[in-house]
Amino acid sequence: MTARVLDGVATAAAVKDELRARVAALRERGAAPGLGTLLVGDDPASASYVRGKHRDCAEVGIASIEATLPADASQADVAAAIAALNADPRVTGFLVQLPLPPGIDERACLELVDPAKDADGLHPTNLGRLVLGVDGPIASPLPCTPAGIVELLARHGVPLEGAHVAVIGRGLTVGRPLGLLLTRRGIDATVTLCHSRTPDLAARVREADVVVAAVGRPGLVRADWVRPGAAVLDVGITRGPSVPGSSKVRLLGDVDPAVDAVAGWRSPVPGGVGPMTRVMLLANVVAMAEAALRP
Ligand SMILES: Nc1nc(=O)c2c([nH]1)NC[C@@H]1CN(c3ccc(C(=O)N[C@@H](CCC(=O)O)C(=O)O)cc3)C=[N+]21
Ligand SMILES: [Mg+2]
Repeated sequence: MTARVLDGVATAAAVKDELRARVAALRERGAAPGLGTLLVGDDPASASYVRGKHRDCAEVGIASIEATLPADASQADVAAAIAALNADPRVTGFLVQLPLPPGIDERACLELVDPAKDADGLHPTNLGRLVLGVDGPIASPLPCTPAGIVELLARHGVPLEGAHVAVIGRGLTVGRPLGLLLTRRGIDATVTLCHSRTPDLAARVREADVVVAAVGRPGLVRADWVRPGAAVLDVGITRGPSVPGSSKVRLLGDVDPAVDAVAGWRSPVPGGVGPMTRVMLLANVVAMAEAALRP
Protein backbone atom coordinates (compact mmCIF):
# COMPACT_ATOMS: atom_id res chain seq x y z
CA MET A 1 0.00 0.00 0.00
CA THR A 2 1.11 3.57 -0.58
CA ALA A 3 -0.57 6.25 1.48
CA ARG A 4 -2.69 8.76 -0.39
CA VAL A 5 -1.52 12.35 -0.02
CA LEU A 6 -3.40 14.85 2.13
CA ASP A 7 -2.52 17.70 -0.22
CA GLY A 8 -2.26 20.94 1.75
CA VAL A 9 -1.18 23.03 -1.24
CA ALA A 10 -4.19 22.12 -3.39
CA THR A 11 -6.62 22.30 -0.47
CA ALA A 12 -5.31 25.69 0.67
CA ALA A 13 -5.69 26.94 -2.93
CA ALA A 14 -9.34 25.84 -2.94
CA VAL A 15 -9.99 27.62 0.38
CA LYS A 16 -8.23 30.74 -0.97
CA ASP A 17 -10.57 30.81 -3.96
CA GLU A 18 -13.55 30.85 -1.58
CA LEU A 19 -11.96 33.57 0.56
CA ARG A 20 -11.20 35.77 -2.47
CA ALA A 21 -14.96 36.05 -3.16
CA ARG A 22 -15.73 36.89 0.49
CA VAL A 23 -12.97 39.54 0.54
CA ALA A 24 -14.39 41.12 -2.62
CA ALA A 25 -17.84 41.27 -0.97
CA LEU A 26 -16.36 42.89 2.14
CA ARG A 27 -14.56 45.49 0.04
CA GLU A 28 -17.81 46.35 -1.72
CA ARG A 29 -19.32 47.08 1.68
CA GLY A 30 -16.36 49.32 2.58
CA ALA A 31 -15.02 46.83 5.12
CA ALA A 32 -11.66 45.85 3.62
CA PRO A 33 -10.00 43.20 5.81
CA GLY A 34 -6.40 43.78 6.91
CA LEU A 35 -3.91 41.44 8.60
CA GLY A 36 -1.32 42.90 10.95
CA THR A 37 1.81 41.05 11.99
CA LEU A 38 4.24 41.83 14.78
CA LEU A 39 7.69 40.33 14.34
CA VAL A 40 10.19 40.84 17.16
CA GLY A 41 13.85 40.11 16.45
CA ASP A 42 15.51 38.66 13.38
CA ASP A 43 15.04 34.89 13.48
CA PRO A 44 15.25 33.96 9.76
CA ALA A 45 12.56 31.25 9.94
CA SER A 46 10.10 33.62 11.68
CA ALA A 47 10.86 36.39 9.17
CA SER A 48 10.23 33.99 6.31
CA TYR A 49 6.91 32.78 7.81
CA VAL A 50 5.76 36.39 8.22
CA ARG A 51 6.71 37.21 4.61
CA GLY A 52 4.71 34.17 3.51
CA LYS A 53 1.65 35.41 5.41
CA HIS A 54 1.80 38.79 3.66
CA ARG A 55 2.16 37.06 0.27
CA ASP A 56 -0.93 34.96 1.07
CA CYS A 57 -2.86 38.13 1.96
CA ALA A 58 -1.96 39.75 -1.36
CA GLU A 59 -3.25 36.66 -3.19
CA VAL A 60 -6.77 37.00 -1.77
CA GLY A 61 -6.96 40.79 -1.58
CA ILE A 62 -6.38 41.26 2.17
CA ALA A 63 -4.32 44.34 3.07
CA SER A 64 -1.28 43.67 5.22
CA ILE A 65 0.28 45.85 7.87
CA GLU A 66 3.75 44.91 9.13
CA ALA A 67 5.16 45.92 12.49
CA THR A 68 8.69 44.94 13.49
CA LEU A 69 10.79 45.46 16.60
CA PRO A 70 14.47 44.72 17.20
CA ALA A 71 15.57 41.64 19.15
CA ASP A 72 16.42 43.78 22.19
CA ALA A 73 12.90 45.25 22.45
CA SER A 74 11.54 45.43 26.01
CA GLN A 75 8.26 43.99 27.28
CA ALA A 76 6.91 47.57 27.27
CA ASP A 77 7.96 48.05 23.63
CA VAL A 78 6.12 44.88 22.62
CA ALA A 79 3.06 45.91 24.66
CA ALA A 80 3.03 49.31 22.94
CA ALA A 81 3.25 47.70 19.48
CA ILE A 82 0.31 45.40 20.34
CA ALA A 83 -1.71 48.39 21.59
CA ALA A 84 -1.03 50.18 18.30
CA LEU A 85 -2.29 47.18 16.28
CA ASN A 86 -5.39 46.96 18.53
CA ALA A 87 -6.11 50.62 17.74
CA ASP A 88 -5.28 50.59 14.01
CA PRO A 89 -8.54 50.66 12.00
CA ARG A 90 -6.82 49.14 8.94
CA VAL A 91 -6.06 46.02 11.01
CA THR A 92 -9.10 43.75 11.35
CA GLY A 93 -6.96 40.89 12.68
CA PHE A 94 -3.34 40.44 13.68
CA LEU A 95 -0.84 38.04 15.19
CA VAL A 96 2.27 38.25 17.29
CA GLN A 97 4.75 35.91 15.62
CA LEU A 98 6.00 33.25 18.05
CA PRO A 99 8.44 32.51 19.52
CA LEU A 100 9.24 35.90 21.06
CA PRO A 101 12.86 36.56 22.05
CA PRO A 102 14.08 35.35 25.45
CA GLY A 103 13.07 37.70 28.24
CA ILE A 104 9.69 38.59 26.70
CA ASP A 105 6.69 37.05 28.46
CA GLU A 106 4.78 35.37 25.61
CA ARG A 107 1.62 34.60 27.60
CA ALA A 108 1.41 38.19 28.88
CA CYS A 109 1.72 39.48 25.30
CA LEU A 110 -1.01 37.17 23.97
CA GLU A 111 -3.37 38.51 26.67
CA LEU A 112 -2.88 42.07 25.39
CA VAL A 113 -4.30 41.26 21.94
CA ASP A 114 -7.91 42.45 21.50
CA PRO A 115 -9.85 39.13 21.35
CA ALA A 116 -11.91 40.55 18.45
CA LYS A 117 -8.67 41.02 16.45
CA ASP A 118 -6.98 37.78 17.53
CA ALA A 119 -6.18 36.22 14.12
CA ASP A 120 -4.39 33.27 15.77
CA GLY A 121 -7.20 32.35 18.17
CA LEU A 122 -4.68 32.19 21.03
CA HIS A 123 -6.13 34.85 23.37
CA PRO A 124 -7.47 33.27 26.60
CA THR A 125 -10.98 34.50 25.75
CA ASN A 126 -10.93 32.69 22.42
CA LEU A 127 -9.30 29.57 23.88
CA GLY A 128 -11.99 29.72 26.57
CA ARG A 129 -14.70 29.84 23.91
CA LEU A 130 -13.08 26.79 22.30
CA VAL A 131 -13.33 25.00 25.66
CA LEU A 132 -16.96 26.07 26.07
CA GLY A 133 -17.76 24.99 22.52
CA VAL A 134 -19.59 28.21 21.71
CA ASP A 135 -19.27 30.81 19.02
CA GLY A 136 -19.18 34.09 20.84
CA PRO A 137 -20.87 37.37 19.90
CA ILE A 138 -17.99 37.81 17.48
CA ALA A 139 -17.02 34.90 15.23
CA SER A 140 -14.62 33.12 17.53
CA PRO A 141 -11.32 32.54 15.73
CA LEU A 142 -9.92 29.01 16.03
CA PRO A 143 -6.20 28.32 16.38
CA CYS A 144 -4.94 28.03 12.81
CA THR A 145 -3.12 24.69 12.80
CA PRO A 146 -5.93 22.71 14.50
CA ALA A 147 -8.51 24.34 12.20
CA GLY A 148 -6.32 23.56 9.19
CA ILE A 149 -5.98 19.90 10.17
CA VAL A 150 -9.76 19.46 10.52
CA GLU A 151 -10.33 21.22 7.16
CA LEU A 152 -7.65 19.12 5.42
CA LEU A 153 -9.25 15.87 6.63
CA ALA A 154 -12.79 17.03 5.80
CA ARG A 155 -11.88 18.01 2.25
CA HIS A 156 -10.29 14.60 1.63
CA GLY A 157 -13.28 12.74 3.03
CA VAL A 158 -11.43 11.29 6.03
CA PRO A 159 -14.07 10.83 8.74
CA LEU A 160 -13.51 12.11 12.29
CA GLU A 161 -16.88 11.16 13.78
CA GLY A 162 -16.27 8.05 15.86
CA ALA A 163 -12.57 8.02 14.98
CA HIS A 164 -9.87 7.52 17.57
CA VAL A 165 -7.23 10.23 17.17
CA ALA A 166 -3.79 10.11 18.78
CA VAL A 167 -2.39 13.62 19.07
CA ILE A 168 1.32 13.70 19.92
CA GLY A 169 2.29 17.02 21.49
CA ARG A 170 0.50 19.24 24.01
CA GLY A 171 1.76 22.68 22.93
CA LEU A 172 -0.33 25.85 22.97
CA THR A 173 -0.59 26.27 19.20
CA VAL A 174 -1.29 22.69 18.07
CA GLY A 175 -1.78 19.71 20.39
CA ARG A 176 -3.75 21.19 23.26
CA PRO A 177 -6.29 23.18 21.21
CA LEU A 178 -6.54 20.35 18.64
CA GLY A 179 -7.71 17.98 21.38
CA LEU A 180 -10.44 20.46 22.30
CA LEU A 181 -11.52 21.02 18.70
CA LEU A 182 -11.67 17.31 17.77
CA THR A 183 -13.88 16.47 20.75
CA ARG A 184 -16.39 19.23 20.01
CA ARG A 185 -19.99 18.24 19.34
CA GLY A 186 -20.35 17.88 15.56
CA ILE A 187 -16.78 16.68 15.10
CA ASP A 188 -17.07 13.88 17.68
CA ALA A 189 -13.63 12.25 17.60
CA THR A 190 -12.21 10.43 20.61
CA VAL A 191 -8.80 11.84 21.44
CA THR A 192 -5.73 10.53 23.22
CA LEU A 193 -3.53 13.57 23.87
CA CYS A 194 0.02 12.23 24.15
CA HIS A 195 3.20 14.03 25.18
CA SER A 196 6.81 13.50 26.19
CA ARG A 197 5.83 11.72 29.41
CA THR A 198 3.28 9.35 27.88
CA PRO A 199 4.27 5.76 28.67
CA ASP A 200 4.33 3.47 25.64
CA LEU A 201 3.60 6.08 23.01
CA ALA A 202 3.86 3.47 20.24
CA ALA A 203 0.93 1.53 21.75
CA ARG A 204 -1.24 4.67 21.93
CA VAL A 205 -0.46 5.45 18.27
CA ARG A 206 -1.22 1.86 17.17
CA GLU A 207 -4.80 2.24 18.48
CA ALA A 208 -5.44 5.32 16.37
CA ASP A 209 -7.40 5.79 13.14
CA VAL A 210 -5.84 9.25 12.82
CA VAL A 211 -2.40 10.25 14.09
CA VAL A 212 -1.23 13.86 14.44
CA ALA A 213 2.47 14.35 15.18
CA ALA A 214 3.32 17.84 16.47
CA VAL A 215 6.53 17.45 18.44
CA GLY A 216 9.42 18.61 16.27
CA ARG A 217 11.42 15.38 16.50
CA PRO A 218 12.32 14.10 13.00
CA GLY A 219 11.19 10.57 12.22
CA LEU A 220 9.53 10.04 15.62
CA VAL A 221 6.50 8.18 14.21
CA ARG A 222 7.70 4.90 12.72
CA ALA A 223 5.99 2.51 10.34
CA ASP A 224 5.52 -0.20 12.97
CA TRP A 225 3.62 2.29 15.18
CA VAL A 226 0.92 2.90 12.59
CA ARG A 227 -2.28 0.90 12.17
CA PRO A 228 -2.65 -0.12 8.50
CA GLY A 229 -4.84 2.37 6.68
CA ALA A 230 -4.61 5.09 9.34
CA ALA A 231 -4.39 8.78 8.39
CA VAL A 232 -1.09 10.28 9.56
CA LEU A 233 -0.68 14.06 9.76
CA ASP A 234 2.80 15.50 10.09
CA VAL A 235 3.01 18.90 11.77
CA GLY A 236 6.69 18.84 12.76
CA ILE A 237 9.10 20.94 10.72
CA THR A 238 12.79 20.64 11.59
CA ARG A 239 15.42 22.26 9.40
CA GLY A 240 17.90 19.53 8.45
CA PRO A 241 21.29 19.67 6.74
CA SER A 242 21.45 21.50 3.43
CA VAL A 243 20.89 19.56 0.24
CA PRO A 244 24.35 18.76 -1.22
CA GLY A 245 25.31 21.26 -3.93
CA SER A 246 22.44 23.61 -3.04
CA SER A 247 21.66 26.39 -0.57
CA LYS A 248 18.32 24.74 0.27
CA VAL A 249 17.89 23.01 3.62
CA ARG A 250 15.94 19.80 3.85
CA LEU A 251 12.73 20.04 5.92
CA LEU A 252 12.26 17.05 8.19
CA GLY A 253 8.86 16.00 9.52
CA ASP A 254 8.01 14.04 12.68
CA VAL A 255 6.87 11.09 10.55
CA ASP A 256 9.32 8.54 9.14
CA PRO A 257 8.77 8.35 5.35
CA ALA A 258 8.56 4.54 5.68
CA VAL A 259 5.08 5.14 7.19
CA ASP A 260 3.85 5.58 3.61
CA ALA A 261 3.92 1.82 3.14
CA VAL A 262 1.42 1.32 6.00
CA ALA A 263 -0.76 4.42 6.29
CA GLY A 264 -3.91 5.05 4.25
CA TRP A 265 -3.32 8.80 4.18
CA ARG A 266 -0.37 11.00 4.97
CA SER A 267 0.21 14.75 4.96
CA PRO A 268 3.67 15.62 3.59
CA VAL A 269 6.26 18.09 4.86
CA PRO A 270 6.43 20.47 3.11
CA GLY A 271 3.03 20.84 1.45
CA GLY A 272 0.67 19.43 4.06
CA VAL A 273 -0.41 21.08 7.31
CA GLY A 274 1.83 24.19 6.85
CA PRO A 275 -0.14 25.67 3.92
CA MET A 276 -3.41 24.86 5.73
CA THR A 277 -2.21 26.73 8.84
CA ARG A 278 -1.54 29.76 6.69
CA VAL A 279 -4.88 29.70 4.91
CA MET A 280 -6.84 29.31 8.16
CA LEU A 281 -5.18 32.51 9.36
CA LEU A 282 -6.69 34.25 6.32
CA ALA A 283 -10.04 32.58 7.03
CA ASN A 284 -9.98 33.98 10.59
CA VAL A 285 -9.22 37.48 9.33
CA VAL A 286 -12.09 37.33 6.82
CA ALA A 287 -14.53 35.91 9.40
CA MET A 288 -13.60 38.61 11.91
CA ALA A 289 -14.05 41.37 9.32
CA GLU A 290 -17.49 39.92 8.46
CA ALA A 291 -18.39 39.73 12.15
CA ALA A 292 -17.39 43.36 12.66
CA LEU A 293 -20.12 44.37 10.15
CA ARG A 294 -22.89 42.56 12.02
CA PRO A 295 -24.89 44.67 14.50
N1 LIG B 1 1.72 33.62 16.25
C1 LIG B 1 2.09 32.56 15.53
N2 LIG B 1 1.17 31.91 14.79
C2 LIG B 1 1.53 30.84 14.04
O1 LIG B 1 0.69 30.22 13.36
C3 LIG B 1 2.90 30.43 14.06
C4 LIG B 1 3.79 31.15 14.84
N3 LIG B 1 3.36 32.20 15.56
N4 LIG B 1 5.09 30.80 14.90
C5 LIG B 1 5.61 29.70 14.13
C6 LIG B 1 4.56 28.68 13.79
C7 LIG B 1 4.92 27.84 12.61
N5 LIG B 1 3.93 28.11 11.61
C8 LIG B 1 3.99 27.65 10.30
C9 LIG B 1 3.10 28.05 9.34
C10 LIG B 1 3.23 27.64 8.02
C11 LIG B 1 4.24 26.81 7.65
C12 LIG B 1 4.39 26.41 6.24
O2 LIG B 1 3.71 26.89 5.36
N6 LIG B 1 5.32 25.51 5.95
C13 LIG B 1 5.66 25.08 4.61
C14 LIG B 1 7.15 25.01 4.46
C15 LIG B 1 7.76 26.37 4.64
C16 LIG B 1 9.22 26.30 5.09
O3 LIG B 1 9.47 26.15 6.30
O4 LIG B 1 10.10 26.44 4.22
C17 LIG B 1 5.06 23.71 4.33
O5 LIG B 1 4.88 22.96 5.32
O6 LIG B 1 4.81 23.40 3.20
C18 LIG B 1 5.12 26.39 8.61
C19 LIG B 1 4.98 26.79 9.92
C20 LIG B 1 3.05 29.01 12.08
N7 LIG B 1 3.36 29.36 13.33
MG1 LIG C 1 -6.74 4.78 23.11
